[in-house]
Amino acid sequence: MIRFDSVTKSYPGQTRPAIDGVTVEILRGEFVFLVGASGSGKSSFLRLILKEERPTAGRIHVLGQDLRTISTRKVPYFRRSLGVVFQDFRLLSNKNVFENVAFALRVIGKSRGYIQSAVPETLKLVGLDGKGKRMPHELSGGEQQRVAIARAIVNKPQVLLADEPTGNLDPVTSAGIMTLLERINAGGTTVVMATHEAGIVDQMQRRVIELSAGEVVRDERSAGYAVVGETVAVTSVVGAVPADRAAIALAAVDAEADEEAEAPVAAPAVATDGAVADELVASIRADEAAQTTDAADGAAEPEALAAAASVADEEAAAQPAERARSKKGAAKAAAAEAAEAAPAPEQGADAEEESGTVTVAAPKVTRQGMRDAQPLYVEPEERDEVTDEAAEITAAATMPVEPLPAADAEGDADETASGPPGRPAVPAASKSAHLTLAERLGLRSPAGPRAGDDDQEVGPVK
Ligand SMILES: Nc1ncnc2c1ncn2[C@@H]1O[C@H](COP(=O)(O)OP(=O)(O)OP(=O)(O)O)[C@@H](O)[C@H]1O
Repeated sequence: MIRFDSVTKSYPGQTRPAIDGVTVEILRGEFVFLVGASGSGKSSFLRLILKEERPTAGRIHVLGQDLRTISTRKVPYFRRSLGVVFQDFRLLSNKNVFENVAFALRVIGKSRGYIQSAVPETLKLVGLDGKGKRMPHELSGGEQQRVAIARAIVNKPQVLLADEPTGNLDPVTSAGIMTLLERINAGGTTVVMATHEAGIVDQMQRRVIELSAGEVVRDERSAGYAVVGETVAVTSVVGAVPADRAAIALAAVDAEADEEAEAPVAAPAVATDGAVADELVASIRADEAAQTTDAADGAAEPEALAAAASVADEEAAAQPAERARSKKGAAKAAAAEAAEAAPAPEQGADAEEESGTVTVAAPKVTRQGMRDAQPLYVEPEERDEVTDEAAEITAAATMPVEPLPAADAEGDADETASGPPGRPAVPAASKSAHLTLAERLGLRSPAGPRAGDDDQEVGPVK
């Protein structure tokens, strides 16, 4: 489905290649995590698949096509088989949820009738039923990412590429997004996800391709974030404290599920200095409490998702029983284990405050420890059956794409490049700042920088 043969990508002005002699194959229906340090080449790998970048050497085949043989004019058609999700969501801030998803269909010339049925269906699939009229700023981060995922899958792509899709989300919301991505994958879509999030990778135990300085240094099936037996040093910043946040967040979900909102949540696994630690925990608790509703939505997943889930995935069927632990059990186990695993304060707690940012050095934990203490991902219960809907999605995803007549670009032409209000700026956006949204989504050929190109110009290229 995706094959790299001795692929090297060197950017002008860079001394070493971003991708260095990579040979790898990703099969239809796989769920692959792309991991590696910042700058190791993950985004470049995804951009090469999208044909946003050209390899300096080597060959790339995607969906049976040698990317070198796809002309620039044909790139938009090629990309219709690929859905893309970014860390910063990239929604059209002046369009409502429905229009954000419809946008992906309008630019490829789908009929009004098709859009009227496909969009609500997809919104239901991602758990946003009834939220079509909301504006992006009226949604939580997790909901905004669901809109972005809906937009990516509404065209029923065979491959979904996700570049740090949970990078701006808290652990509980991330867990909901991961559940959604797993369901999409179970419906037959190949998913390739670049991530830094060890907890997610450890929990899901899918194929892991690790890049280091552009080279594949590990390609392992059913793996975690780090090599077995290796310890993982986690340096956390307020707002992203993996181990304890996950345990607390899931305990909070549990508490709400039991309608015991006032019950105390689990103590953090990360030992910190007194005042800083207290402040940290208080902030985390407040944050998680605010997110609980979204988390519950995400973790529970609508029935439509269950219905859409799952063409037979032998690997998934063979998952160990431990992955099917209930949410409640997982949270409790995590809380207990996290409490037990908490090191003495002097071991892990080197907290400091620097220019307004509190940085906490988390303890070194084993891979097993992380997996046990971080139930970010909870396996869906036995609801995943092959259904007509799933079969329909898979069939539609494999249909050839017809060239389409000129599109109506009106109305959908304005996109603000900025991320959602109050969210951090995301470096990925700047990497391809010259691309319009339609180009980034693979709906239009990249035409390079154009004067006054802040506005979106959309429409298929014949
Ligand atoms: N457009 C570009 N021009 C020049 N160099 C680039 C460009 N894009 C990426 N690079 C360089 O290529 C290397 C790999 O970058 P890439 O963004 O692929 O890494 P990454 O693993 O995705 O990093 P991160 O996790 O921080 O997003 C880095 O050294 C980066 O500076």
